[in-house]
Amino acid sequence: MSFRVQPAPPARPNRCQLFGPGSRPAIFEKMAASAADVINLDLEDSVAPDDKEEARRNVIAATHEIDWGSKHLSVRINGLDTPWWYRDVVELLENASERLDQIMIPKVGCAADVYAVDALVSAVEAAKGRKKRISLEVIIETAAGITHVNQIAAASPRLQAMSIGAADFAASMGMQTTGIGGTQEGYYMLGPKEQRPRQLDYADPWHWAQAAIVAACRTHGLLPVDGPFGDFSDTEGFIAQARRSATLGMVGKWAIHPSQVALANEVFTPSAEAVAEARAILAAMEEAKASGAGAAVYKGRLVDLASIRQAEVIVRQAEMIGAG
Ligand SMILES: C[C@H](C(=O)SCCNC(=O)CCNC(=O)[C@H](O)C(C)(C)COP(=O)(O)OP(=O)(O)OC[C@H]1O[C@@H](n2cnc3c(N)ncnc32)[C@H](O)[C@@H]1OP(=O)(O)O)[C@@H](O)C(=O)O
Ligand SMILES: [Mg+2]
Repeated sequence: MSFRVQPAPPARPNRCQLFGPGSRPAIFEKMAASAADVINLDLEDSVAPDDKEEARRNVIAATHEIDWGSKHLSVRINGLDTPWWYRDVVELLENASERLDQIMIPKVGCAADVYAVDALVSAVEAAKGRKKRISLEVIIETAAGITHVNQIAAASPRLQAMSIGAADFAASMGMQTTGIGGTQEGYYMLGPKEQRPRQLDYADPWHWAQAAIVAACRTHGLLPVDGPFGDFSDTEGFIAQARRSATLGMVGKWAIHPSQVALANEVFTPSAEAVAEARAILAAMEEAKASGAGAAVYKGRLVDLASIRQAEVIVRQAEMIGAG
């Protein structure tokens, strides 16, 4: 292990981030009543240019008027390449209630993007004497963002989470698809010539970027989060994508429709069986250590000191969610 100990991420549940347009206040109460751990009120791409000012007013009002319970309340501001973002930050932090927890920055390309928002947030926060320190989340959804993912992850002490934005990421990378997340029809492997007609093994075009985000997040103590799955009629597809993300080390996934909240919560809440097995492995390792061994056999397979660290991930996640 490096001398530099891996920092723990924020100890808060982040299984599902439910998105809703700031220009659609009629659904805010439904968002608050949902089982999502995080709420993302959107001022960016789900809000038309003509509705930006009204959406900002709606969101500010929602921080005063709606009971968001214990959810982590986040607002996605507009990108730094737009004329809106600085007013989003200033008006939010000058007028939103102390219920606001977080600002989400889209299309982050480098550490300086985070620095700029952090500087503006810090100035308005101090000028208004806001008591609750606003956290930041970034979306990695451009070629520059994934290229600089590590410097972005280290860019601010306010940073708590990092998501992948599949649609903009695909556009920025020039990927030939209009699908938002999940399996892409053109991304498959063929079997050997003699085994054809074609044996389709679909590969995962998001894997490498997700793994890079998880590595940067774990190195700098952030929550790695999977982004949107656009086809909200495809339950199986959402679950498959979420399970791949959980296996890679992500802690949650966006919901762009209320029907996806329960799916994300289920996938990112360790099952009772997984928690029981993790606890049994920890117990087996306690016995092994008591007898002076560093390795042991559990159900016919090797467990050693690394298995303790793996099992602790499952138990910690379950206990934080109250499922352990
Ligand atoms: C692509 C990446 C992104 O930017 S994703 C984040 C931005 N996008 C959004 O925020 C979209 C959020 N979702 C919606 O706006 C809507 O769900 C919808 C337009 C997809 C569908 O709306 P609608 O047709 O009204 O859905 P239903 O009729 O099925 O609604 C049923 C029921 O649920 C209520 N509802 C709808 N949406 C939500 C919601 N988001 N939260 C809570 N409740 C919602 C609706 O009012 C109905 O309620 P009722 O049963 O009481 O009538 C990008 O960043 C990238 O990847 O790059
Ligand atoms: Mg986007």
